Amino acid sequence: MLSPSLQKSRCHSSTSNTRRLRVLVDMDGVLADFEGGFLKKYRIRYPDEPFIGLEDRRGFWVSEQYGSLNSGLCNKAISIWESKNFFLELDPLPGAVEAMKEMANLENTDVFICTSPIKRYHHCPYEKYAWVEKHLGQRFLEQIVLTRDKTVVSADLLIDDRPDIIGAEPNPTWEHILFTACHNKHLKLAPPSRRLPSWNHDWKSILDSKREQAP
Ligand SMILES: Cc1cn([C@H]2C[C@H](OP(=O)(O)O)[C@@H](CO)O2)c(=O)[nH]c1=O
Ligand SMILES: [Mg+2]
Ligand SMILES: [Mg+2]
Repeated sequence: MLSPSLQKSRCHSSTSNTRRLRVLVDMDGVLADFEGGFLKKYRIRYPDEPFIGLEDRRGFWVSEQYGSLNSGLCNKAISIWESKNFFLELDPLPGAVEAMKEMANLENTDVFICTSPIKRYHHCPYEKYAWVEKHLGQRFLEQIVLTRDKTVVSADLLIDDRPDIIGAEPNPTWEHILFTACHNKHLKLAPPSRRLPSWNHDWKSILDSKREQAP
């Protein structure tokens, strides 16, 4: 016979280890290579203009850094991701497709792709759906959340490359895990903020540690 206190701790640990987890995974900069795709198409379209190598990228907004080189480059940068097929033709980031399939197959784990469309909507929303179908399969179309405000979506974790995620909800339910990208790798995070450096790092231990926390 277990003492009541042991029974209690056993019971507690088994429920906390199997706690259902909802994970939001961002798309651009986490699953799809926005920065690499941008630079490739920008250099083809504007071969005589200056460009910023990925190692020199700073700040989340590509157009802001290009605009700081010379003001005409802001609109030239924007013209790239507003073009047809920009979002559809982005390459998956290394390990992203495998990690998503594996995460979705974990027990007690619900995975959603949480992504913001650009406001010029002519191509982007359609192409994001088409990208997911192409790389992750039709079943993943059920898991897409398109929103310009991720703070109103409830989950345990949000894996996202944007450092500042704000919106209408001042206290989002999720913990933001900063996914490392060329534009954010130099930022020092204030504890207890956490990073996922790439999909080849141990993303499962982040899920496990969250599952062990009280909801
Ligand atoms: C303009 C711009 C958009 N994006 C991405 C972020 C959003 O996608 P996501 O939420 O999937 O990361 C989308 C619309 O802003 O394009 C960048 O990553 N960098 C940029 O400079
Ligand atoms: Mg992103
Ligand atoms: Mg599952």
